[in-house]
Amino acid sequence: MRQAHTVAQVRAAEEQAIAAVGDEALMQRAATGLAVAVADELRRRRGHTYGTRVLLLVGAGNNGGDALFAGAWLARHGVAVRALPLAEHPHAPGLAALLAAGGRAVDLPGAVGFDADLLVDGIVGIGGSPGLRPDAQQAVEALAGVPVVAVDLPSGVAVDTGETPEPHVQAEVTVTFGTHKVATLVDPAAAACGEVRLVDIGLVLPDADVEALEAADVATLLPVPGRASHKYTRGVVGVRAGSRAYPGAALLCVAGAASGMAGMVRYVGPDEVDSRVRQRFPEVVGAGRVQAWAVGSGGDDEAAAALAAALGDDVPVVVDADALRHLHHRRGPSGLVLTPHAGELAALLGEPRGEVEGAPLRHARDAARRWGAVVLLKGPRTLVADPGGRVRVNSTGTPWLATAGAGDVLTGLVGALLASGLDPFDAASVGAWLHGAAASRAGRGGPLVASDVAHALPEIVGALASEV
Ligand SMILES: NC(=O)C1=CN([C@@H]2O[C@H](COP(=O)(O)OP(=O)(O)OC[C@H]3O[C@@H](n4cnc5c(N)ncnc54)[C@H](OP(=O)(O)O)[C@@H]3O)[C@@H](O)[C@H]2O)[C@@H](O)CC1
Ligand SMILES: [K+]
Repeated sequence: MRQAHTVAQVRAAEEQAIAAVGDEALMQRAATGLAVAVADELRRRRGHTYGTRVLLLVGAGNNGGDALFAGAWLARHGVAVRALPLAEHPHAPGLAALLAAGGRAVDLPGAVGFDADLLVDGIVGIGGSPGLRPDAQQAVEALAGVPVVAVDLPSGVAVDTGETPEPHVQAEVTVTFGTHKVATLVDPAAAACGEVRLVDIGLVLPDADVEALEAADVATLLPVPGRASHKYTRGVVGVRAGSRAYPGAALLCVAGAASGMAGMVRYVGPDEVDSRVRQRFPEVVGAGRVQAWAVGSGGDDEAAAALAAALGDDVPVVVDADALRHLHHRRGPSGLVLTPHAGELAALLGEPRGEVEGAPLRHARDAARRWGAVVLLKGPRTLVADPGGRVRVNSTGTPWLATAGAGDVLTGLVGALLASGLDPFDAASVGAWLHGAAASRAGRGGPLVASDVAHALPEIVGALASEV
């Protein structure tokens, strides 16, 4: 599990670690990890490190200190290193180390004229407030186009929310220390990090509210049938999706539901859609008892009735698309999963779409609290929030997954996982993980359509199940 801690949690852990090993040792661990990552990036871009050129942007605090000590390490390994101080008193021991190793301080014209291969952003880290001060902003603009390795975080992002309300650095690589921060996992700040590398500096941390499942976590949560299982103990999922106008949504939602995670799939919908579903999926049966419902994908005007019928049964329900508009009342926190994209969540909350896209974590949590539901907010990094404030960020997927009908497959899959007995938070986050992984497998780096995702699901599940 990858966990993202808050600044307060990191500060508390830092105090403990400093009491044990001293602050110098801690900074040296961070700086050495940073230097190795910068050297890797130089090798990746230039094929070697010797004789390459690195420019450090150095702010007032320890983030600048990390950059300076890493610069000293690089200078000792044959890299030409210059530092552009953006504060009156940059970290004194770090600056002394850089100068002793052969690095030099420069002003902005000197920095631009240095023609660096890489910038190291040591302007601010977890001590920073969002935005860049004018001199930092001016430097970042003057050096635009030079690839950036960010120290701990890209400077200027909001660390604990992942929001980017002000100008900030855009990095190719972010080397973060001790643990992930919310900003390294959650968009839009995560998109400013580029590739994130975590350097272990020996912090002991509590459980975090924001986390990301990894393959091993998903394998552990996966509902795998035992020798005594039969179709009813594995769970029956009901699908009330699609409509006369959108019959394809029924097929895709059923394809997600029939990916093998539940023991049986029932479909309930308009006759002509029902016959198409049965033709395509002979294993699907009609109305009857279910352990979970998947409702709303392509539901059109029929979504309100489908939702009311599903909510009438005392089982968990995953609510998508057209059905979201008809959610008028709260249900208990245990039974409901909502799967909006940013536009649908904006409509639900009565806010502009841009607000949701700029602060997805806050809005997903707000909606989860308001509806007493698990909210799966679809996006480049899908978020799953529960009413208590816990959040899982999805790490799988491909930009090609932004394709018509992909959400319908996800709704069916989450329904099947609910029916199999996973709680709503696990069902939604495991569903999002499997869906993204299946899309990557199906597309193999290229385009895909929604039904490809459904077809790839059993292969992904099989690979995970054989690992446990
Ligand atoms: N925690 C750990 O375990 C470890 C932490 N380590 C490292 O320490 C970093 C935290 O260091 P930190 O506390 O010194 O704060 P930091 O981020 O350097 O910046 C604060 C200074 O920046 C300024 N400033 C504020 N906002 C600004 C803005 N928008 N734009 C420009 N400037 C701004 C503000 O200055 P002032 O207001 O005083 O002028 C303030 O003094 C952490 O991210 C990691 O890299 C590792 O070495 C070892 C283990
Ligand atoms: K930084």
